[in-house]
Amino acid sequence: MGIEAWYMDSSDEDQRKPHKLNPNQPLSMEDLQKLGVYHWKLNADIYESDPELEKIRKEQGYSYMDIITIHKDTLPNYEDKLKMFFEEHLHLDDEIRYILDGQAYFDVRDKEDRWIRISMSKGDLITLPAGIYHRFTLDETNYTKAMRLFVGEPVWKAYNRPADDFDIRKKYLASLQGS
Ligand SMILES: CSCCC(=O)/C(O)=C/O
Ligand SMILES: [Fe+2]
Repeated sequence: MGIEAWYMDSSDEDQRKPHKLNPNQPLSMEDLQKLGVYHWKLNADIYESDPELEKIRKEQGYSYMDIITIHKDTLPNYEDKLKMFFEEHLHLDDEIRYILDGQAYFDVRDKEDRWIRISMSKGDLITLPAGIYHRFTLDETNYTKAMRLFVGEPVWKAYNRPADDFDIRKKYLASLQGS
């Protein structure tokens, strides 16, 4: 099963709303893969002992993991962090997130610089490639619990747009050629 993704409208209204176009313009898993975005659906009820998750971690080299609970009562500096997550940015490494509970949105830019909204809920594991411009927001339920995975020691540094001079950005754009 895939995840739901769609092109966003350009309204400045509450970031937590779906922001679908009318009529909706959905994207397929293949469309997302062409941007380097990959998805797995797992059973989050058994994440502590899930052989499928173990297999992915082993194959992809996701040696690091921690869990973040994004809710006003659990996350220190909740408002500031949410603001930061919603600033358009890139990372020098892949961003790998597994939703264990609740739901949230990841927004990514397509090749024409249009925003795509990806709806994530319990059991969705997503990888965003290094160098892709993206952002994150909670939805109107205001809660999610996510596993953060990383190859080796984690580097959380986000570079806000514009960050076009980074080699990783150029490499990412080159990877889109012909896809
Ligand atoms: C679901 S983890 C919080 C979001 C985050 O770490 C990030 O980098 C968003 O782009
Ligand atoms: Fe990010």
